[in-house]
Amino acid sequence: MTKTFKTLADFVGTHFVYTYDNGWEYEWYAKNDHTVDYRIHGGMVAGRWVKDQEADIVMLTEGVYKITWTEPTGTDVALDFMPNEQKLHGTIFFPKWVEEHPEITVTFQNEHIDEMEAAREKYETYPKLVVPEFAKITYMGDAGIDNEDVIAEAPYAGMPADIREGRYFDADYRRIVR
Ligand SMILES: C=Cc1ccc(O)cc1
Repeated sequence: MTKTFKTLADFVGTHFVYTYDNGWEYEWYAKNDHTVDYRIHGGMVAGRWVKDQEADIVMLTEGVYKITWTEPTGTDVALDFMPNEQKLHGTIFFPKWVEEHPEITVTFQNEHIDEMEAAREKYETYPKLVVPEFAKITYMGDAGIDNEDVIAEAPYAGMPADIREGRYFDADYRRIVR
């Protein structure tokens, strides 16, 4: 993708893959102006994937976007995208229980909301683990609004490479199912 991001509309509908400087690899989709989907390929909670997370999505200044949300796990997230510079800054605020039992969250969360809410009551919240990191964007795609094909299956080894190298989506941004 070679476009220059100027407006909020330029950003909404964009699909990203990026790697944080700590090595964690994430995939994230601005599904519409208040909803995000994502998949985690590397790091403390690799294997986790989420659809239809409500989020606040704003443009701070031309081409710079801030996204914030709080999850059923109690994890809070703030992302600042600078797509024209192929980078972002993300801060993840993990409750203590996610740091101690990350495996509970490594699933398709949408089918396990009750378990996330039960775990956040059962285990400790504090002290939180704060992870602030810059990331390099390794892929950007114009997926359009409300494209359910973008984040539609669990992550697998090699998926980010398949996406980057054009093997995962067809010309209409539909998933190529093998
Ligand atoms: C915890 C979710 C999450 C999603 C995307 C991202 O870049 C950081 C955290």
